[in-house]
Amino acid sequence: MPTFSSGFAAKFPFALVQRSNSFPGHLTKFPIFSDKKHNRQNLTNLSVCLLNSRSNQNNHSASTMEEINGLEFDTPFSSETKDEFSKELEVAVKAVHMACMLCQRVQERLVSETHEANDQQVHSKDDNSPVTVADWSVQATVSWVLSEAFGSENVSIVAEEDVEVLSKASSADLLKNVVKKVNQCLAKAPLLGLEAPSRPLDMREVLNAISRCNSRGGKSGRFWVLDPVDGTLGFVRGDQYAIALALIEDGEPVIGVLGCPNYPMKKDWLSYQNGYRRLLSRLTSPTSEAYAKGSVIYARKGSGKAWMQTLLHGDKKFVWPNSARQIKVSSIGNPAMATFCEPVEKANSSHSFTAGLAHSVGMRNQPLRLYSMVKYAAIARGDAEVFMKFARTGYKEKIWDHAAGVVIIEGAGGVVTDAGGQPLDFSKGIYLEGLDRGIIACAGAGLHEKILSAVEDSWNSSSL
Ligand SMILES: Nc1ncnc2c1ncn2[C@@H]1O[C@H](COP(=O)(O)O)[C@@H](OP(=O)(O)O)[C@H]1O
Ligand SMILES: [Mg+2]
Repeated sequence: MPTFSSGFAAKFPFALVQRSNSFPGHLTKFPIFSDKKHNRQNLTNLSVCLLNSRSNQNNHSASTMEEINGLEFDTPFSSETKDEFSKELEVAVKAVHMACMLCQRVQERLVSETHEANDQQVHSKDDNSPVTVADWSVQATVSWVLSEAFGSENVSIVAEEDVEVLSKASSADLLKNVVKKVNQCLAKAPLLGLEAPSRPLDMREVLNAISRCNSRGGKSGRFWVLDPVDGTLGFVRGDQYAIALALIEDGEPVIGVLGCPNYPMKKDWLSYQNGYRRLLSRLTSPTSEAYAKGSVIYARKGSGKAWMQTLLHGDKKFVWPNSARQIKVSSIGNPAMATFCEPVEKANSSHSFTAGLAHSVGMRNQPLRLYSMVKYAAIARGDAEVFMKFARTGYKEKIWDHAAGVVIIEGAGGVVTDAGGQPLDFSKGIYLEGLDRGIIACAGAGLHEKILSAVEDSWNSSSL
């Protein structure tokens, strides 16, 4: 049986890069920027309090650490291996698992680096969002794994990153770093039951793997959708982020996999998210059980189920379907008991509009603000009941920011639509064309209807 050796815990050299000078990346050793522009209350701590106070209300998690460590959960697909997309799901989960481990190493180094060192490592894209070596490395790794498993001629991928910056002569060191990360990660493929490359990939092969992800999507055929590091801002701040991979067939997402390296199996463990986690990472080996954190969540359309499994650490084996447990959305339907989640950044979704909606339907709890598609995971796992995103007028949502999450929430029993009540349309290319105002995901139909009607009542008087 393949096992995880402590070799994987060997340090990945730190690897974030400067793409331009426009990103105001004053990274601290803590998740929230301390500069004026980013000064805010520590929302993650707020999230932790909320989660802790809710942990007895609706806890679908395993009750003890032993339960997690013993991995005595269901093996969800053992009787379903002949189902459609079973191989796709297996490969996708394994690829995301590898990507999570790659990202964890990069983030660990990032949060332990000095301000100055970090300033050199984070770059800004044209839209001012940050990018790191992890984005390209994950894209190359996932692209390579999918191509090996299904044949590159059969694999079409829509993904967030391209090779423009990496291909520049001035990016030679960056590219070297990406190649190194990719090879370190792929060398561990056998631990997941996948084949490693017969020799390390060279620069050209890594660039090819990244640039192969040039599909523009569309309404027919099959394509994968990858966000290599969703919530890059959360990632560089040492906070939540996700690796999101979905398979779309004829315009419909059929598989969704979310790697959430900082989203633990047990809600209570999230309290270790910030200070304790950093402390723990210095005091214990990353292979230690005490350090185990993070999860991979997945679903297959039509199965009516969604699953969550812990990220592998130490010598744990990954033998598909490994031990996963089924997750379900919250059963709370009373708005007074419900919690909504939304982006941390108010630039990405109007906090004032969602606060008004929440108030008008009778939701009284503080919002749970999380970076990335971890919000979809939070709904699917029952940590919150509602997710709302209302971007500024003119912003076009991209399919890779939602596809995996939709399959997972629906599998867990929830509902996801635009603010007009229509399903999200993944068949129109890289954008969610025709999206009506915003995105609303709910644990149950009752809450969903209430929020849709609150949007109707308040939209015209909003400034959106
Ligand atoms: N002005 C904007 N409005 C809405 N969403 C935006 C945005 N700018 C970026 N985003 C998207 O929001 C994602 C982060 O989600 P969240 O705000 O929920 O953490 C980003 O993903 P990336 O980090 O992968 O670029 C990006 O796609
Ligand atoms: Mg994204």
